[in-house]
Amino acid sequence: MLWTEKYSPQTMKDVLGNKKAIEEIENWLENWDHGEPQKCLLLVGPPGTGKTTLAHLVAQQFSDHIELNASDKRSYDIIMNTIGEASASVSLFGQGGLKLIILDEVDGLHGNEDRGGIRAINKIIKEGHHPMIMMANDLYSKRIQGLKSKCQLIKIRKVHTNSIVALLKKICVKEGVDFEEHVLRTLAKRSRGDLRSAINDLQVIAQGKDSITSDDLKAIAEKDDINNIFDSVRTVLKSKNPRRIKDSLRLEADPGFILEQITENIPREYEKAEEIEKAYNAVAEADVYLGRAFHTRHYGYWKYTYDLMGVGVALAKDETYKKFSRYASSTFYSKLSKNRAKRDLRDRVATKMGAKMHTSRKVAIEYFPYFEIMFQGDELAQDLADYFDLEDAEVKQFRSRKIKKQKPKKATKAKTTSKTKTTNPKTTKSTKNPSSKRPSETAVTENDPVVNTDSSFKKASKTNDSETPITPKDPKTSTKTKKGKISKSAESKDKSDSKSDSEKSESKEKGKQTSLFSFQ
Ligand SMILES: Nc1ncnc2c1ncn2[C@@H]1O[C@H](COP(=O)(O)OP(=O)(O)OP(=O)(O)O)[C@@H](O)[C@H]1O
Repeated sequence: MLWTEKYSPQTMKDVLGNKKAIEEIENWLENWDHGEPQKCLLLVGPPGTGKTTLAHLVAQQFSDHIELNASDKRSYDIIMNTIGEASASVSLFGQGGLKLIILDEVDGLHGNEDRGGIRAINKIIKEGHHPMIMMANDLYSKRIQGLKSKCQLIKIRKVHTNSIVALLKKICVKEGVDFEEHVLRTLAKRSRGDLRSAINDLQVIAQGKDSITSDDLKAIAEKDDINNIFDSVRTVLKSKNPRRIKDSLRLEADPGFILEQITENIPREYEKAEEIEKAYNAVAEADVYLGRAFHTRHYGYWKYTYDLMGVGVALAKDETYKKFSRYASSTFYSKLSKNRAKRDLRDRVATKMGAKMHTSRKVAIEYFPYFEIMFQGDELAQDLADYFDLEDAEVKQFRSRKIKKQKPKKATKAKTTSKTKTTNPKTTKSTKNPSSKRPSETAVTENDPVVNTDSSFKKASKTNDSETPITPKDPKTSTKTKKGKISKSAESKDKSDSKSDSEKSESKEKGKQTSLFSFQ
């Protein structure tokens, strides 16, 4: 149950603040009681200050009452019927049988929407035969300017922080919740005179707990910049007053973020499937305009976004729900931050692979599903990881299991490194780890995962191996690569490799490219 209802004042004396206003209302009631028809009461004040509460307390003094919302079109039919009914049945409205009409949110009234309804209200106001209380938030709203002169205007003011703290204390004691006074004071101050908001906040942090501390406040404080958003979301989902909803959506926050918060909380508030469907349709349309604004940079489209996600969602419900709903922050954003690590890994891996494959990161990502399959076998996975220079953590992009360490391949080593091992350790190294060079520069081995291992390729790989050492005959190359120093081992290797040179030229003659990655 909502604590605002559970702890709602039971008598006029329980109502906090606004003593003068309460006195005026009591006089009005007394006059009706004495059979003197009174002007319609118009209670105007900020949200959560007790207007509806006062109207309900007044209603207890009448034999019956009906409560309607001015922004609800059906309300006017009901008023018309009630008045018609009243003229037919005097007993309902006769002395001792007065039926009070409570009309909420009259600043949300639409002049042209239902002329019959407006006529009915005017009739009640003019004749003054029927007790009626109207409520509005905005004293300066154009919509109530005409009503102000015809009604008895009563201003309801914000409730003082001390009074709010006192009420919060009382609630904590009744709920058996231990509290630190400053926590309640902070809640009261945050509410800015809105008792409903203060009680709701207390319920959020205290319900089901033995005590509340500053830590609980921290949770609220952390959300401070989105607190206003939650208030707005609450207004959208709880109210049907277009003007109030539009006002509440005047926020600093990004409209996309507000839309996410509203979307997340629709099913937490609305209960009927049709209402949820209608609300999501409004959200979908709002999203279309959001996208349009983004793509065209014509931010005028935002006004449609705001109207659809605000008024559109609000009017999707048949009636407002009088229940406590615990709203939550959109999971979209928390998921987004949770996935950040995943996205970073994906991008890192794609960058490395793209560089090797001479593709953009985006294209590399498109190949990921194929690599996922290729990474299943340990041997190929190891080769791919070496080739693309992927660390263990990066291999996780493609497989959850670690790659089992491979036993060194004796046969391959014998074939490819026996000659070079003693003469040029650099070449040997590059044979073991091809990933340290671009495919064109690398001594390709049978282990190279991307290269097919047909016999022509094996030949090419041998040729490549022997060609890696720098020949002294080519001073340009040797100077460039070895910075002027040609090592003894390189020299001896060069001699022994004079045979390789002839093999190389032979290979060149045979064909320019012997496999996918063996460029000459
Ligand atoms: N002056 C008050 N004294 C005690 N409790 C109050 C007072 N004002 C508000 N409350 C608490 O807040 C709840 C909501 O108040 P209420 O609906 O009367 O506000 P309101 O002014 O009609 O707001 P709105 O303009 O948004 O309709 C009440 O049920 C009650 O628990």
